[in-house]
Amino acid sequence: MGVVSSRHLTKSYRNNHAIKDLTIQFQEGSITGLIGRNGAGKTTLLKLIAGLIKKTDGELTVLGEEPFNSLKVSANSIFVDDQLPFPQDFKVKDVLREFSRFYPNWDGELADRLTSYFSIDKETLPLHFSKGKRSTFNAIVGLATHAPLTIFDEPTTGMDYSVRHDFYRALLKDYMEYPRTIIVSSHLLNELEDLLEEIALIHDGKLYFQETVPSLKEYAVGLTGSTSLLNSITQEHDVLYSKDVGMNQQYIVLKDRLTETEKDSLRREGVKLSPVSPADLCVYVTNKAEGGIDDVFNRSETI
Ligand SMILES: Nc1ncnc2c1ncn2[C@@H]1O[C@H](COP(=O)(O)OP(=O)(O)OP(=O)(O)O)[C@@H](O)[C@H]1O
Repeated sequence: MGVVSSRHLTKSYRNNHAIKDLTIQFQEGSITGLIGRNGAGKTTLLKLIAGLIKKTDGELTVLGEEPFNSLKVSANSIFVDDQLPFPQDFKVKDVLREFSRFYPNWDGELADRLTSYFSIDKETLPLHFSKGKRSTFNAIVGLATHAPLTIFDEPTTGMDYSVRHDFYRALLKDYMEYPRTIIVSSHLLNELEDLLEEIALIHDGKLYFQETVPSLKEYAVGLTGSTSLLNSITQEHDVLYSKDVGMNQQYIVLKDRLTETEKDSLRREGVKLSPVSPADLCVYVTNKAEGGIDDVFNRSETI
């Protein structure tokens, strides 16, 4: 069984099922990316796992216990988002001191080195930080805690490009030194991809897929070529996405079940084959309308 294990988990807010009948596992010592469109249910799932909110139905076990109100779960996990709550009059040094008291694996040296690297003055109040600085500080706290279950919910909100890349690098280095179970939710899959071992895609409160990154990279293939030729192919294959890319030219994305012989024959007929990144794949499979935003501008179509 995983560090986190759910079966038929549901969380409802009045009539809205934020999480619906969701069965998922997160294994010990792995970094998983939790991906999904806005409102898919990522934060709700992460808060359920951290024991911050109560499930409506189904089973959820974290570190062997039901997480809601569990002392074991709160002492062995940390949930980091952009609102990590600190008392308003706490300076950076006070926050670090309190975390060192609560979390047995607290790495004070790492916290000191990272605050100094990111120019965070220990005498300042986190309350007065800019958005990006606040996220950076929260991320430092999340890393230095070394909690067996570390959860980052959109940790890079407001961070600039350079800080985001430093954070990813710090996360990877620290994870290699102190392997633990890490779950990161993010909309920036392209940036995170190299860090992750697995990706779980949540859609409408349900698990769409949970796959290793290498298998996702081979999940689909993109074909660009003449519309008539590609139309004949779409009859026999599972098409995940298609769009017009010019006069009688189309780009389609198929589940990659083509044999090498079929691929060679397509290339001979002038079709260009290209890989589909996990980030694009997630967008394609969760697109509500077939043509996406293009359909909004297609005024010949009735709504
Ligand atoms: N406290 C709440 N009360 C009522 N509805 C809520 C509450 N929290 C979340 N929801 C609803 O649950 C659904 C899932 O929200 P959630 O915040 O988990 O999505 P998300 O995947 O984290 O989205 P985003 O990527 O935009 O942060 C949404 O429809 C949201 O409106």
